[in-house]
Amino acid sequence: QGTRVGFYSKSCPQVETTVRSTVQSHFRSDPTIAPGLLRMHFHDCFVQGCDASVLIDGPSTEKTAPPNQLLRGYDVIDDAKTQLEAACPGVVSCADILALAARDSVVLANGPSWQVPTGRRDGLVSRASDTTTLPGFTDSIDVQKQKFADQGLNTQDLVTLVGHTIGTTACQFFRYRLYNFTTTGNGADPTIDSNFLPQLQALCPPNGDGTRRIGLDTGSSDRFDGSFFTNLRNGRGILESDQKLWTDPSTRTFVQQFSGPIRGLLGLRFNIEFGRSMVKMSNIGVKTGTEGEIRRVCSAIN
Ligand code: HEM
Ligand SMILES: [Ca+2]
Ligand SMILES: [Ca+2]
Repeated sequence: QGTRVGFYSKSCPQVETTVRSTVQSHFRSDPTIAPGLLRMHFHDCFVQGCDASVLIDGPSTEKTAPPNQLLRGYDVIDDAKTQLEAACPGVVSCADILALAARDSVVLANGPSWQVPTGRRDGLVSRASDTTTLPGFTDSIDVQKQKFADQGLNTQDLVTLVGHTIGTTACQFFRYRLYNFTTTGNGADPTIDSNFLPQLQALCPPNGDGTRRIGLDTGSSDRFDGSFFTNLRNGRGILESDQKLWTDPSTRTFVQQFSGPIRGLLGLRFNIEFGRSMVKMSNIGVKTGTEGEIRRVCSAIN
């Protein structure tokens, strides 16, 4: 029962190097696949466990649900799977490829590395209606904490994982904070730093393109570091759900610890905690042994 580091050491020893080199080569032509793959792994794990259910094609599968519509990196997983099927047919699960690819993505963005236990099997169900377990960007801290607790993750895991510090968001997910958040004053969310607000308004004009993308970690969205927490302290969170991590006392203590004055020391701690929380997340609801299957193609149940 459970996953373990080196699950494929006899049955497919090249699995980690194959996944790593595949992620690397895609990253060289498009660095945005790093945040893409990290987010995809999170969206997989929170729905039916880490079982590659998010990869299934079809009319009302998870990937068709609104929270999953902007996911990217499917081609990277398919590419790695094709190579692994040639080398070790029927052995490596798509769920494990995704978990390894998420780790390799963080490393490519200058983040920490950690050992990924493997041995997940691929799930047999993928329903759009199951994606309600995913947190939403307007969720209160209580709801965010509850959705993480439902997956066995605590408040520290929440703050640590949301602090992933890489990637971008489309204007459509936060523009309402800039113009019509409150009915009084200038209509903007009062938790946004007043010097920052005009910059955001310039990037996302009221009737501009809602698909335009801006960094979630202002000034450092392509680099894994602790700057997201400093941004939150300064009222520079982009998503409403992110900024609330600073507003709410129960999550603020963790933000404070990760952005404290002893930079080097606490930076190191964030890197370690991030790997720990990722391993916890990667083990949510895993299917092992004879459960599920090893898919032949990651986008379809056998
Ligand atoms: C309360 C919890 C969370 C909420 C509400 C949330 C919401 C969002 C939203 C709305 C976006 C923008 C999507 C887009 O425009 O394409 C986003 C991006 C992202 N999220 Fe989350 N997220 C949460 C937690 C997490 C966690 C735990 C992880 C992984 C550890 C994660 C990883 C990412 C990444 C890497 C991106 C950037 C994607 C890209 O650049 O393509 N998120 N998130
Ligand atoms: Ca899943
Ligand atoms: Ca960053």
